[in-house]
Amino acid sequence: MDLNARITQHFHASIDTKAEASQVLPPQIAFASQMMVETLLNEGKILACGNGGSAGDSQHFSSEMLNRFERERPSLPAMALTTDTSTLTSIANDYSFNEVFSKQIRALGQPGDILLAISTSGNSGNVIQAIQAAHEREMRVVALTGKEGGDMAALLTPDDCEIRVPSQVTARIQEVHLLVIHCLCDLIDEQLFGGA
Ligand SMILES: O=C(CO)[C@@H](O)[C@H](O)[C@H](O)[C@H](O)COP(=O)(O)O
Ligand SMILES: [Zn+2]
Repeated sequence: MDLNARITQHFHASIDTKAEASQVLPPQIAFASQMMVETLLNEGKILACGNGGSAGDSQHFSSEMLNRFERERPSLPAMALTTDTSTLTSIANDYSFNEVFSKQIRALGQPGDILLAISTSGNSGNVIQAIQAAHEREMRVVALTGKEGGDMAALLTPDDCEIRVPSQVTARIQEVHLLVIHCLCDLIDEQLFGGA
């Protein structure tokens, strides 16, 4: 096996997926950033969730909001629902893993807040229940998905925003999700603080 060739293949596949995504995703990413800016200007917050690599993406996003992205600016309110192991294990143990995010949203979500729901398949049960809980709390949803959007896509309303990466490969979708998150951080900073 030629390891270098295999690595080059991964790089090229990632570049191709990003190039394809750059043709179709900018309007949705811009819209999602405007939704988030509106929420932040109205004293709302952004809750984020996902599984595995997407749990990491949720935390990546919330840390860039709470701390900073590329410029000096005030902290912005966001929270990953993937980090409190006592809460996650007790909900999973006493109820079900499908409820680990939704129960937190029912406690923390306020009307006008945003849920950033991340799933490459769109079919993770706990992210689906998170969207249902967010709607009950009158929150809007920004969904980062891939493949065919899964059951998540069908749950979204016209007030929500789906950013669906045009790929069937989980790793490639995740790589674009991270780029989308960085675009969102940059666009939020630009719209709120301008001039960089
Ligand atoms: O990072 C990876 C694969 O690249 C995995 O940890 C992956 O995130 C997990 O299998 C997730 O459970 C997949 O969930 P989803 O993206 O389908 O919602
Ligand atoms: Zn991964």
